[in-house]
Amino acid sequence: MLIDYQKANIYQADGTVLNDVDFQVDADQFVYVIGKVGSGKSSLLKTIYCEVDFDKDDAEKAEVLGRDLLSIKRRDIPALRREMGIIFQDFQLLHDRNVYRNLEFVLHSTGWKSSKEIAARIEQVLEAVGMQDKKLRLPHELSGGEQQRIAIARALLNSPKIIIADEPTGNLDPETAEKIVGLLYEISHTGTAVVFSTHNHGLIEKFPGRVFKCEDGKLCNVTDKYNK
Ligand SMILES: Nc1ncnc2c1ncn2[C@@H]1O[C@H](COP(=O)(O)OP(=O)(O)OP(=O)(O)O)[C@@H](O)[C@H]1O
Repeated sequence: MLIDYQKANIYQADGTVLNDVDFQVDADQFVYVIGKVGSGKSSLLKTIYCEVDFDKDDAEKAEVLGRDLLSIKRRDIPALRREMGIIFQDFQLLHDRNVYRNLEFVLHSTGWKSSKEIAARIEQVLEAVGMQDKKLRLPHELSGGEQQRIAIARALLNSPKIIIADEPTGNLDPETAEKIVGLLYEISHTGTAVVFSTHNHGLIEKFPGRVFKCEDGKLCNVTDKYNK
């Protein structure tokens, strides 16, 4: 199991956001997290990469990729994050450098040394998202959908076991959004789990997966309601 939360309470500064969270994710799964604005979707996703905390005393279990998040040391968090890919709504590419340099930057900062291996890996991930011919473009020379493809390529660089995507289609038109989700869906079939928050419930019918809903301080598995 890649993620295993049992009776975990998730906190933000103002108090508990989600109580008694049971949340399990296995390899290959495509997992939606839905819910109203402010219901706790981002908070849940951020716990996976240790940006938001649990109440450590009252959680039964909170494990991600074999690490116990209730006792993980701050110094061990970067290594955990290197095993995940994280995608944001606003893409978060570095605007002062081209696509190739954006990807190279991540590989350098995660310990890759050989420029030949770096070039080959960049080629592979750009091919996976259909953007091989955009290497020399600056982010502002790309459309929103293309920028998000590059952000997905960036997330794939270190062959993550999980991709976490917080409203990755929030800034995209519906057609582009569907293409981006289709791409994430394909990736989930290659063994990488995808955990993905969205307000667009129409996607669920098109790309069936497991569905969790944040509501009234709880996380409910509502998969049966959506996959009929
Ligand atoms: N950094 C923070 N400090 C304090 N409270 C926060 C912080 N981030 C979020 N919250 C609060 O936690 C609650 C859940 O917010 P969260 O961002 O997880 O919701 P969400 O479901 O992702 O919303 P949205 O659909 O708008 O992205 C909200 O009440 C919010 O105000």
